[in-house]
Amino acid sequence: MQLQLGMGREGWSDAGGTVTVTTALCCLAWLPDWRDAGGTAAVTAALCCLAWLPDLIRPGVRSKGRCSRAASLTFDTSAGAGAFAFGCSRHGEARTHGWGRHPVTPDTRTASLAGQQGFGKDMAQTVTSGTSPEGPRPSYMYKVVLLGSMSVGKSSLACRYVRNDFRELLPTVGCSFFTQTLDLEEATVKFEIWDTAGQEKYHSVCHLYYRDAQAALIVYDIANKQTFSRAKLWLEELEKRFLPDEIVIALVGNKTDLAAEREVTTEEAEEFAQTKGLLFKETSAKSNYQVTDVFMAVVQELLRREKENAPKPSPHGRSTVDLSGSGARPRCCRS
Ligand SMILES: Nc1nc2c(ncn2[C@@H]2O[C@H](COP(=O)(O)OP(=O)(O)OP(=O)(O)O)[C@@H](O)[C@H]2O)c(=O)[nH]1
Repeated sequence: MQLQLGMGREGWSDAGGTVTVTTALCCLAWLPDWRDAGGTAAVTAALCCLAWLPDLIRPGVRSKGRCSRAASLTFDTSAGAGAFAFGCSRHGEARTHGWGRHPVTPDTRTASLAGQQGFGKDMAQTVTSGTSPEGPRPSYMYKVVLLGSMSVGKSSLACRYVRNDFRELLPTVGCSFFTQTLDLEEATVKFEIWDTAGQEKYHSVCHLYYRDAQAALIVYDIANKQTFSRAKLWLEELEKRFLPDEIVIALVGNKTDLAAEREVTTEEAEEFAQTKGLLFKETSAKSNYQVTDVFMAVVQELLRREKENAPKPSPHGRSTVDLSGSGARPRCCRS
């Protein structure tokens, strides 16, 4: 028996911070499913409940911005294990409060309950690849979301990138959350990686996870043509939700180690990526092929855009401020 609970919540706070109205979406799902948990088949019964809750929050919030939060909890009674994930993004800052996915073992329950207090600390890792002799470097934080069909290897890519690990994982429930800090020559970059669930039943809540993202990896399985078609649909969805150039998108063909079963050629995927202006890489989370390269390509593109959008110093040595507002890039607020 597996109990699944997912919750997403979002809202707007006003500039003064005196009145904040939040709408909340609660989704309780106890979904029918067959699952092999720890070697024994488990039946999952299901109940789905959706409710919008009006909510007034913290008068102390004093900046203008959008809040969004998402949590998911799963407990597998047959395996005596559970997992807890909580992602919080406020005023553009996402924080780790939990970790949403563990192999189903008797130890998992302890790990996921402990995670409610101290999670995130062990997930954050720092990669040092150089220092700048010119003093402090700028720091950037980017939200990166992983999208794609179920079982294409999204979580495996995140796990390989953040922990350099590859192991059998349970299907993601709602969303998992990783962080990775890159200490680069030109900047310090913190990635907040939101790994979404690929199962169709979670599609309707996916926008809660990818909103306000600065980058997206759309992942497909090179040995499964259907997942490539689904990747194209993901792109269409992002194109509807984000303004052009608002988000860096990479198309990622995973499982290159399954070359003998390949159904999507490199050429057709590359051509598609080119016509759509996407970054493109083929990877294998299993054999650790080009996984870091994907994230590096994304960060390089983000930093390139950062430079491009930086205010230019005037010829008289003073920086200019665009008061017309034409330079401002409106944030997308379609939901
Ligand atoms: N051969 C091979 N298998 C992989 C690779 N990456 C992931 N897998 C396997 O593919 C299956 C699904 O991997 P996940 O990482 O859970 O896929 P996901 O896209 O996160 O799946 P959902 O959570 O359902 O959305 C697992 O059995 C993985 O071991 C890879 O590069 N090569």
